[in-house]
Amino acid sequence: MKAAVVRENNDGYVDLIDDWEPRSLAFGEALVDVEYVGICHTDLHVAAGDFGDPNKMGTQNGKFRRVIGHEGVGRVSKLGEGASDYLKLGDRVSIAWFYDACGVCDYCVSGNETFCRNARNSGYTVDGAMAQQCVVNAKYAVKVPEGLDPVQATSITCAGVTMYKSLKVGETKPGQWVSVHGAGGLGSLAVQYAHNVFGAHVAVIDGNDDKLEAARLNGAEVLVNRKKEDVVARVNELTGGVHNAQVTAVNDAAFSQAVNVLRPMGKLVAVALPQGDMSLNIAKTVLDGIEVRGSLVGTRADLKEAFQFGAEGKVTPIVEKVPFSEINSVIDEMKQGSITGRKVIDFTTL
Ligand SMILES: NC(=O)c1ccc[n+]([C@@H]2O[C@H](COP(=O)([O-])OP(=O)(O)OC[C@H]3O[C@@H](n4cnc5c(N)ncnc54)[C@H](O)[C@@H]3O)[C@@H](O)[C@H]2O)c1
Ligand SMILES: [Zn+2]
Ligand SMILES: [Zn+2]
Repeated sequence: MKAAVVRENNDGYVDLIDDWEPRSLAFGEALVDVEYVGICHTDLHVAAGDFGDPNKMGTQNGKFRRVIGHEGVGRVSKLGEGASDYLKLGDRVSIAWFYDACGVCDYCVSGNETFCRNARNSGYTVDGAMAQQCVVNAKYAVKVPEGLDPVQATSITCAGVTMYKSLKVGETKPGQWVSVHGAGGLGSLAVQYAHNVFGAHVAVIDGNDDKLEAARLNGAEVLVNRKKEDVVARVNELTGGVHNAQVTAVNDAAFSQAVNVLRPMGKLVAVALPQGDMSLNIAKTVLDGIEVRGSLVGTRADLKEAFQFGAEGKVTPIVEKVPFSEINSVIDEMKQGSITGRKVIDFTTL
């Protein structure tokens, strides 16, 4: 079977192999025939070893190699013992970064399961979706609703649910201003959820005019090209200061800018995962009562809600299908920041 695995030297790219075999099903697990998988910037961090070497976090057939991918969608093709209580053959499910968790700790029982200390992550601590077949935990694989295009559903599986959740973390209210720093896969969906679901006004910052134009078509009212304009001055001038700033740019400087576009009592919601430290103006943070919060993907309930807005047509991810053989060139395009929306690997044509 074909699969994309992290290279032994963690050089940020993947090896495309064709001798992949998924592990056998344990109690409560199901096998999924993968249809489509988006590439998220987190896959690039994983392949580059930014969070540690993923190949050292498990073995497959005695070889160290980790399948990437956590924006996956496919159909259940086999049920392990105990899995039929939750899934049936043919169900279309998602394979998300939040793979499963212990189910009984304080975080799991209080609606904060993504912070479970025993949570596992697809394409990082367990094999992910970027393969013709993948194994899921039936209790944790959220179903894709009828009426939602499966290619678009891949983007909601990570980018969409992450921004839907982080807008909740930012306590976004109708009529408020939200700034979105970085209009890539996550940022483009932040615009849609903020505008179409939360009823907020949106300011978008990116260095690419095509992405800003796509954001405008999706309802953003303030567009700032960070390469041509003074981000802090422009956003403050045009919004009067935002209520919450969503940072999706893989760039330390975007975090410093974000704090300076907040109005008093504003919230900076950190979503992107660059490798540096966050540098915030201390006086601004203190004198304006600024809050800084991190936000990590979403729970199963968040994903179900995020999918439903997609099924209702309130959120329509910008997606383009590409063949499996193109994965490393998509990684290059993402490094250059040149993709508007997401490129999605098509496993249905293999
Ligand atoms: N917190 C979470 O749960 C979570 C979930 C998914 C992804 N992530 C992380 O979020 C980040 C973004 O992921 P993505 O898939 O959207 O990436 P992406 O590559 O699709 O988009 C990043 C965007 O940021 C823009 N950008 C770069 N520097 C900028 C700057 N200084 N100011 C404004 N824009 C700038 C780029 O042009 C690009 O459009 C990654 O670090 C990823 O790992 C976090
Ligand atoms: Zn992701
Ligand atoms: Zn737990």
